[in-house]
Amino acid sequence: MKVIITGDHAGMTLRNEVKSVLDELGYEYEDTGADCTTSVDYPDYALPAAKRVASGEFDRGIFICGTGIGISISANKVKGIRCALTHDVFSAKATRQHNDSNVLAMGERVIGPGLAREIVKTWLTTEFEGGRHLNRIDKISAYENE
Ligand SMILES: O=C(CO)[C@H](O)[C@H](O)COP(=O)(O)O
Repeated sequence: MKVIITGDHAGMTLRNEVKSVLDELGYEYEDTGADCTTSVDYPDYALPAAKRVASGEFDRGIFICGTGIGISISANKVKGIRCALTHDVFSAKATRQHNDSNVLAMGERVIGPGLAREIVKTWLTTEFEGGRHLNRIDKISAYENE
């Protein structure tokens, strides 16, 4: 599985934590996020990275800003992206099982590194359940294609 990681200045420290989880688990990844604490604009990072997930170049994305909100709003503007803003392990599991989310968003100013690590591990290793959930995703896709 190939993962693209991105984020703004407010997510840089948590992004480094996520990269260490991916290293431990042996995932291939690319980090396109801001590599400094100078203020930048999260759509400039979220939109190109989301397009690379939607195109199939990457299987999943993990996007981080201060709250996770701006970066998730931006990612969800891209057709084919199901970005889940997630700050607990239950939701990380549920959004894979029910929503087949292909991007995980988190906020560095919201959660600590320990919880973020558990969320990332759970989200990356939980499978989509299909069935009734697929019908619902198909309705979202149909709307995107109208
Ligand atoms: O969380 C965010 C968007 O939802 C941004 O990371 C946050 O707004 C950046 O704030 P600042 O420019 O004050 O560092």
